[in-house]
Order: sequence, then structure tokens, then C-alpha cells
Amino acid sequence: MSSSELEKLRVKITELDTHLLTFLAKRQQFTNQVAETKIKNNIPVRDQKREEQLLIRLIKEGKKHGLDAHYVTQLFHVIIEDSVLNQQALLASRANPGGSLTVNRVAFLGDKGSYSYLATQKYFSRRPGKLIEIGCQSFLEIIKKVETNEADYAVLPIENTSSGSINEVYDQLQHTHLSIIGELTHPIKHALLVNQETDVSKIKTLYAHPQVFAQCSHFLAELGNVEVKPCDSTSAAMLTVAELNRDDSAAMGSETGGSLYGLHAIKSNLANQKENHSRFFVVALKPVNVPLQVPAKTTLVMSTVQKPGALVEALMVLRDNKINMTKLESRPITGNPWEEMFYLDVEGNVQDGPMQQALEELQAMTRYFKVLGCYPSEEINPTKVAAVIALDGL
Ligand SMILES: C=C(O[C@@H]1C=C(C(=O)O)C=C[C@H]1O)C(=O)O
Repeated sequence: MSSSELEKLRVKITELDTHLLTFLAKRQQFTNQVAETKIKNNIPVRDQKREEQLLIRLIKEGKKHGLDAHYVTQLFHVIIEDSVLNQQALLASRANPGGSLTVNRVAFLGDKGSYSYLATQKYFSRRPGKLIEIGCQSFLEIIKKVETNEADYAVLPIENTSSGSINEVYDQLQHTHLSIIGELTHPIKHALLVNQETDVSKIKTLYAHPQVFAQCSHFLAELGNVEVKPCDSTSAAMLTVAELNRDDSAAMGSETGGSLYGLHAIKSNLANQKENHSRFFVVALKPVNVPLQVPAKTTLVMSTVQKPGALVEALMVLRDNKINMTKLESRPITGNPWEEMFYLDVEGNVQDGPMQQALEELQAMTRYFKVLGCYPSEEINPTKVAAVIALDGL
């Protein structure tokens, strides 16, 4: 194929891609209108029956055009997730009329390029108001910014699929009066980032946040004799490597973040687990009102009385009220050796009858009990099309 033929084909592909974007934007406008009718008629945001029908139709339609069923399904899972999250954000902002700000001052760990920065950008891109980024050096500083009203929100990482819970954040949540008003998960893709043309074998010093080292321990073991230098954030690591400008120094962090510092990746997918995601809490001074049409989660903290089976009894309250627990974490209570504070994430809205009943019962049977927040659940489980495999044969 001559280079002019290649150019012509690429022009056609570029044109088609632009059309695809126009169609996606149109689809988004329609789904936002759907959200308006759901507000008016008090209809739940998610309708998995509709999603299933839509997916089956698209898989069949795709087949006619020679498109693979799994490809079509994956594509539309992303499109539908985006549409559901946008609708949820719209409903949530309508349910908190005073809460929509013209500017959102948001405190997060690190600077431009950190995972918290990328998560902040993602969360607030769906919300009205201009984003003002306030990069901080520690979790304590982030929380203080909101407590003293220098920031409206804080974005805090709470757990990671490879390295588990971030204990320091749990401990801070115990001592603050801020409320959790949102959650989000963000894919964490660590790459080896350098500032010069170099090779993995030449790297002698690695800069990263300790969490990143923990999540990439297998890669570090393979690398062998390399000095690891812990930094306060992934962005601090990137800045250091950019300033050092040496061919034997590398940072570990996201490729997108690294590009903001002029770094490029010489190796990707460094995490032990392929599916590496972090979950973040968004916190604010005041709790939010979560509309009942939106799936909600509630985070609680409690300490049980010192008697055998006390935790089991507390968990039975959830079972009896048919409340699903999605996470249970325990942390030591400072000053009381061997006593534990339990953090629970449960599915449900604090305005719901069974949830109110469960909260009352739990409060009565625990030594310490506090609702840290009720917020829209951003875990959009993709609608399974049981027939995908069968449809393959259509
Ligand atoms: C747009 C709607 O809301 C949600 C999003 C859907 C979509 O993006 O196609 C489908 C069903 C709902 O879960 C709708 O109800 O039609």
C-alpha cells in the first residue's frame, strides 16, 4: 500500500471517529433528558431490564455487520456506565439545591499527575462548577483544608485492590466531623517513567509513593539491586525524576500523570495484580441528601461492647433488616490496646425504612456508633447478557 493510500484511509477513519463522538454526545443529551423525566416521575435511575434488551438487540445488530458479541458488549458497558453515572450525578445535584457551587475547591494528595489528582478530575468532570485544585502533602492537611473551609471537598484514597485498606485514612475519618458525600473507583496503572532515553536495566534509583512500591513488589523483586526512595506522592516522585534528569533514575506512577512532567514510560503494567483499582471517598463539611432513585451506600463506624459474639450480633442486625454489607474493616482504638473500631460499608440509603431500623438497633447495642456518610454508589455492575454466548451462534 502506498503512503498516499494509507493517508486517505486514515482521513476516512478520522472522519468516522468524529462522527462517533458526535453520536455519543447526542446519546448523552438524550440520557440526560431521560434523567429529567425520572426526576419528574420518581423512577429509579438504573433499569437493567432495559439495558439487557438494548444489549441483546445491539449484539444481534452487530452480528449482521460482522462485529464480535463481546466487543459490542464491552463497548456498550462503558457507554451505559457513563450514562448511569451522569444521571446519578444530575439527580444528586437536584436533591441538594444549595450544594451546587460555581467553584469546587478540592483538596487531594500530591500535585498534578498523582492518582488522587486524576480521580479528582474524573469525579468533578460530571459535576457543575469550576474545579479549583488544592494539592496537599498529607491526609491530615487535606482534611484540615475542608474543616477550616479552605476547601469545599477532599478526595481521599481508602482502599486498593492490591494493597488493601489505607489505614491512615480510616484513622483520620474516626477523628473528623466531615461527612462522606461520594465515592469513586479509578484504575491504577503503574508504569516506569523516565526523563531520558534509557533502558530498564540501567535504572539504579526508583522514586514512588510507598503504596506504589507495595503494589508492585513482584516487579521490584525481579528488578533486583535497585535503591527505592519513598516519596510523599506519585507526583512528587515524577517531579524529582524530571528535575534529576538522569538515565539511571525512574519514577513509578501513571503514564498520563508522568506526561504532565515530560516523562515517558519504558515499561507498563507493573502492579502485582492485573485488576488494580483504588477506591476514593469524597468528603465535605455537610452530609448530602441522596435521592431514593439512586443506589446508595452508607459508611458506619462502631465499637462493640466487650462480650463474646458482640460483632456477630451487630452483623445479625444487618441480616435481619436485609442490608447487604460490602466491606468490613477493623482498626485498633488508640489508648485501648486490643480493642477495635469497626468500619462498615453497607448498601442502602439512610432515608430508607429498613436502614433507619438497623441504624437504631446498632446504636442501641454498640459502645460507639457514628454514620460517616450516605452517598450515591458509583459501583455500576455491568448488566450481564446471559445470552452472549448463545447469541454468538446466531
Ligand atoms: C437512559 C436510561 O437510563 C439508564 C441508562 C441506560 C442507557 O444508557 O441506555 C439504560 C437504562 C438505564 O439503566 C434509560 O432508562 O433509558
